[in-house]
Amino acid sequence: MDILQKIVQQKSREIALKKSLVPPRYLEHSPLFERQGNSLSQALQKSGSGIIAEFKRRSPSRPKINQHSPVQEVAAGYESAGACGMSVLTDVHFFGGSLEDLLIARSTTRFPLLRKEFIIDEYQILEAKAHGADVILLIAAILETRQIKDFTELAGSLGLEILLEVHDEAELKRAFIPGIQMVGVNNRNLKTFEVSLETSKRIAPLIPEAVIKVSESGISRPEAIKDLRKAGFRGFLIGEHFMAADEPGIKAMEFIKAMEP
Ligand SMILES: O=P(O)(O)OC[C@@H](O)[C@@H](O)c1c[nH]c2ccccc12
Repeated sequence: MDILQKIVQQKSREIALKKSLVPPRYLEHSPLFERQGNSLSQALQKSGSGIIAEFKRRSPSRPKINQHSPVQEVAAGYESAGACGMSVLTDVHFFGGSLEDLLIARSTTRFPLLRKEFIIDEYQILEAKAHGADVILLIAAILETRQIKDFTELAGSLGLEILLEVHDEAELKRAFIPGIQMVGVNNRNLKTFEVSLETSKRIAPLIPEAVIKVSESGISRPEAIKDLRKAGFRGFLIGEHFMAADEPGIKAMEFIKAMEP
């Protein structure tokens, strides 16, 4: 079994348990359900830095990225650094994140927040809304086209935007449906953990013109942004390079300053 399959298996156990403890109608009582979303796709369109900075304590490929930085500090740091938005890992088991991290980031900032999660059930979309997300990630590699349609519709009805993650041409072809605002090309192969920015450049021309292109993972040099912009990307998702620093917010600020306007 590869890592993605393991994660999905663990996820479906968690969801079954949570559903029995907290029925979906309780989630709808969250005051954040009434909150109007803050659009990430619009923030990326208005040019700006294009940076989506991620809060990530660890990952299956890196067991210790950052164990010390409090989420409220990092969130405030990313926002004042000029990031367009923030991605918050909410997976507990493999990434050491939580929905509480998302809630705390929401209470600290106003900029768009992405719930970074392995979404396989509508329940998780309600959770995302209830904890202050503006965007959800849908990973093509773990979803059927039918599910992507249903999830996109539900998200839309809640005012949540979609970032659809693909790794290759076949996934893009099968998974892209109208109504999706952003497509993210993951430069990291989630099966082998290998990273190559060439993946983004190869897939960019196949993404429909009207859709915002995001390049995800393995970005650590401001010059890489220049290249990716030329290839048509407007969003750049960066995790480890910021989080591995003592103060991720300051690292992000230095990075954004070093980027060409
Ligand atoms: O830390 P990096 O290499 O800058 O990557 C960030 C982000 O792209 C990565 O964490 C990610 C991309 N897609 C995912 C799906 C699930 C978990 C994590 C991810």
